[in-house]
Amino acid sequence: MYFTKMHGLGNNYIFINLLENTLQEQILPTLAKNLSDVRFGIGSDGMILICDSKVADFRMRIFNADGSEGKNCGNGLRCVAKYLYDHQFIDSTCFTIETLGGIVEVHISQENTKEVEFVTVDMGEPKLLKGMIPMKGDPTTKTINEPLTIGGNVYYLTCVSMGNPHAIMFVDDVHNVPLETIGPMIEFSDLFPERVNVGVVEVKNDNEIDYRVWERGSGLTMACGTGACAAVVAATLNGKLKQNQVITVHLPGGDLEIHWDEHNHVWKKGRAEYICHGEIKLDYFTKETML
Ligand SMILES: N[C@@H](CCC[C@H](N)C(=O)O)C(=O)O
Repeated sequence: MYFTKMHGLGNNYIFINLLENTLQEQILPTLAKNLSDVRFGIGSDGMILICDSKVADFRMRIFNADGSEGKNCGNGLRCVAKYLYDHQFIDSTCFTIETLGGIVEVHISQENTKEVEFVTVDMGEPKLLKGMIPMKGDPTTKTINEPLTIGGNVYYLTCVSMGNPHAIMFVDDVHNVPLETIGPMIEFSDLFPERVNVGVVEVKNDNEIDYRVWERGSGLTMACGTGACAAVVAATLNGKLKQNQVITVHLPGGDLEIHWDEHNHVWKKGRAEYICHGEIKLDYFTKETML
């Protein structure tokens, strides 16, 4: 079984092309966990499968480093789009990809080179109701800067789903937040029955924010595409940014351009890069325990 390792701003995944191959469903969580292990595996933030779709041009499935399946992956989508176009699985520069969080449209741009340089994704509409995140409480209400007690501390959270759930809070300095401690506390809080991705945002000016993330199922990562979209939506809902502006989101792994447009769609533009290609010995990577 061949794999390609790619990253979007340091958010790195092992991609497996299932357009020409199959894998048994029951091995997928273990495979994702083992591939992601830095010491016994390849090392990654998770595994992404590129599949056929009945309702879109292609389908993407994302598994986090702990083997849990996510519903969407903004950085992964750009990588999948680049892979499909570069490997000539499609020759149109605009096509659709189905995810568990919905169908998105991707646009390829080659501004300076023959290879795909940037990918812009229409990530669709943000979902704000508690019932859609999902989180505990009245399912018909939104969570906008709501004080919530988690682990004995109060956090002011704004919750946004971009296909997957994000809890966002605003801070004075994103680099001075112990995300490795508060991230898992909020991720596993019983307020979020399906767990949650946790982000901190510092608004720099009308067009720029800093954003760091603790990802559900993968921990601290260098970037999160859906999270960057959620961060811009959350900042706009809190009156810290204006809608229909292109916002540069600075993440530890690089920058994304996010635009929440007047039609309520969130657009995301950024790079995707290859790291390496290789071959996986399935027997080794599907062992229940690698120790
Ligand atoms: N890094 C991703 C999101 C991956 C899934 C997430 N951890 C979840 O379980 O919701 C991105 O770029 O969006």
